[in-house]
Amino acid sequence: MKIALLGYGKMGRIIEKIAISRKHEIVLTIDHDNLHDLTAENLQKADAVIEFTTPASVLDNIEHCFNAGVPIVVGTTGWYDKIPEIKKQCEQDGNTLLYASNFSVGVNIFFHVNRLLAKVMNKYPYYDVQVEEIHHTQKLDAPSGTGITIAEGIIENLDSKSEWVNVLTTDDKNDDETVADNQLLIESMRIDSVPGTHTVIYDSEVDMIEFKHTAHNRNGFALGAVLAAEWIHDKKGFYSVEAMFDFNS
Ligand SMILES: NC(=O)c1ccc[n+]([C@@H]2O[C@H](COP(=O)([O-])OP(=O)(O)OC[C@H]3O[C@@H](n4cnc5c(N)ncnc54)[C@H](O)[C@@H]3O)[C@@H](O)[C@H]2O)c1
Ligand SMILES: O=C(O)C1=N[C@H](C(=O)O)CCC1
Repeated sequence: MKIALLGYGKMGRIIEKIAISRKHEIVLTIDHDNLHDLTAENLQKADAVIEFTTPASVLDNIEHCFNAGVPIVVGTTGWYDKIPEIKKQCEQDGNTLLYASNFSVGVNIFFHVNRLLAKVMNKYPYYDVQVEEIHHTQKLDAPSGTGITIAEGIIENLDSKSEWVNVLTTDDKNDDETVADNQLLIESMRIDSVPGTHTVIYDSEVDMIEFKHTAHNRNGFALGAVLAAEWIHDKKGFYSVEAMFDFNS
C-alpha cells in the first residue's frame, strides 16, 4: 500500500518504520516545514493517509484529505468536539475517516473491560470512581484522548456518573480534588517522558480497586495506526477504531 504521513514527529517517525517493515511505501511526508507539498495531487498518490499532528492542524488536514478523496486515519487528539460535524461530512459526501484516541491493542482491550467493570460496579455504590492519566510534558491536550474514551465508557455504563471534569497537575502530587457526586474526575499529570499511563480507580472506605494500562513505548500506537490504514483503505464512511476489533464474538 502507498501511505502518506501527515506529521513527522514522535509518532510519524515510528509509523514510517513500522509501515516500511510491513512492506508499505511512504509516498508523501508532510510536517510544518513543507506544508506547500500538501496538495490534492500529492495526496492522491497515496491509498491512505495517516495523520498525527496537533489539535490546531488536524481539522485542516482532514479537510485536505476529504477534498482529495483519500481515506484518512487520524491519531491526533484534542478535536473530539468536532466529531459530529466530521461524521456528517463523511456520511453526506462519501468521505472516509477512521479515528482512535489510542490505537494500541492493549488499550482497546482495556476500553472493553473498563465498560464491563463499570456495569458490575453499579451494584456496589459505596465505591467512588476516578480516572488518572499520566503523559510526557510535551503533550498539548488535557485530558488525554484515551482518558476521555475511558471516562465516556464509565459514564455510559455506571448510573451514578453523568459528566466528566478535568484537573491538570504538572507534578506527581495528588491533591484531593473534590467534585460533585455525578461528576467523574479525570486527573491529568504531565511527567518527564512518560508515553502514556491510564488508571481507573474505584475507592471505598475499606479497599481500592485499580485497573491500569501502562504503555512501555509508542510502538503499539504506531502499529495500530498502520493496521487501521490497511483496514480502511478500501472502505467508505466514518469509523472509530472499535470497528476494527470484535471483542463480543
Ligand atoms: N491515537 C493514538 O494512538 C495516539 C498515540 C500517540 C499520540 N497521539 C496523538 O498524536 C498527536 C501527535 O503526537 P506526537 O507525539 O507525534 O507529537 P509530536 O509533537 O512529536 O509531532 C507532531 C508533528 O506534527 C507537526 N505538525 C504541526 N503542524 C503540522 C501540520 N499542519 N501539518 C503536518 N505536520 C504538522 C509538528 O511539526 C510535529 O513534528 C498528538 O495529538 C497526540 O496526542 C495519538
Ligand atoms: O503522547 C500522546 O500525546 C498520546 N496521546 C494519546 C492520547 O491523548 O490519549 C494516546 C497516548 C499518547
